[in-house]
Amino acid sequence: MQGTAPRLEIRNLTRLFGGACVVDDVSLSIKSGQVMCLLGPSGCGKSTTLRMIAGVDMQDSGEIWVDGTLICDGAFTVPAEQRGIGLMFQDFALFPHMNVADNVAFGLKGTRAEKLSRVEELLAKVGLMRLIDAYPHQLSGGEQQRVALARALAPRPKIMLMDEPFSGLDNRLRDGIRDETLALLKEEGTAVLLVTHEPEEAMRMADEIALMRDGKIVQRGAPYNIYNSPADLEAVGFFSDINVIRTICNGALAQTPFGQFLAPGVADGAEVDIVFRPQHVGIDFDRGGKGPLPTARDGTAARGVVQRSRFMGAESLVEFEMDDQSVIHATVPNVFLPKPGTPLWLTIRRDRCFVFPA
Ligand SMILES: Nc1ncnc2c1ncn2[C@@H]1O[C@H](COP(=O)(O)OP(=O)(O)OP(=O)(O)O)[C@@H](O)[C@H]1O
Repeated sequence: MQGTAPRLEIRNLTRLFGGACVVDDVSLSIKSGQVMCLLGPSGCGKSTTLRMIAGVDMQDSGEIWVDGTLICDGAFTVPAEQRGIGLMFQDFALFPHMNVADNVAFGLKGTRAEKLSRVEELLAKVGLMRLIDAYPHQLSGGEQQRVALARALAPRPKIMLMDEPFSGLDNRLRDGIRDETLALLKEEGTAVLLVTHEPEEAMRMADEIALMRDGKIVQRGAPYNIYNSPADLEAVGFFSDINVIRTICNGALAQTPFGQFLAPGVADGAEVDIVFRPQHVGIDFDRGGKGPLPTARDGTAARGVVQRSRFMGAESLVEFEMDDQSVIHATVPNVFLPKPGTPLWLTIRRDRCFVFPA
């Protein structure tokens, strides 16, 4: 069994608080060297899941396995400190009275020389050898984060649990530290379960994303698949601004100002949502009250009148009121700021539209 078993596996983990099911039958498995992101809105049960795996909370039912060995089934449990699991939490502060070397060496066993060798190896990897004698209050937020990472990795944990580890850092610093952290975790071959409520962080870090909502895993997959084949409307909306056209289905076809969409299996008279992202809206000029001819890729064009346009940096966001009074958002690369009241024609990338029963 060992060798082929996932490094970390949780089976049907369930946790109730005051009768409410906060973690509801969650199963996941992570291989060594793999980064799994548990992604979901605040309060969906991510941290509770992590705390049970860490051994600081106990599930009501379900099992936790490491390398094919059961470590907790709700009755039997291996204590937290014997699980071989490293922790890195946002508020997992360094010990203020210890210097960097002692902080990193904290969980290490062995001789003084062995400990120092491991401390130096990790500080070199996170680029902080020059601060080996410094105290936490002398370090920037990013440096403290790197020391915390080195400390968590020092005892060579098989598994690393990270709960919003970068949320205390400012944006510019965060990208660099995320990339360095990822490189180091891969190099060490650690299986990682990282909790975040930020889709960009999950997309950037994860080999696989597990999307969590109301205590349940609603979808699992590579970032590309989750983004491009979302399970439902909320899954699309979690990753970006979206446009939704609600319409009635007839003969498994949904009629919209942009032409017909297939809605297989949807009963006549039932409502469906056609969902698409603003970056998949094309804009064309008005030619005496007419737009571009329909194409297979973009379907039929529909007329909209510019309500507002805003420059966002890398792109411009244009809001349109359509002839049926609905509002459509489009993003365009660079600068495109048409005046309010300008009639334009919109198309949508049909291969980038999702059709969900309403
Ligand atoms: N010890 C506890 N007692 C009672 N309720 C709890 C306890 N711990 C968590 N909860 C509740 O369980 C739910 C899930 O909390 P959890 O911290 O796991 O969510 P989360 O997805 O990590 O959210 P966030 O991103 O805000 O930390 C919340 O409604 C929370 O109030």
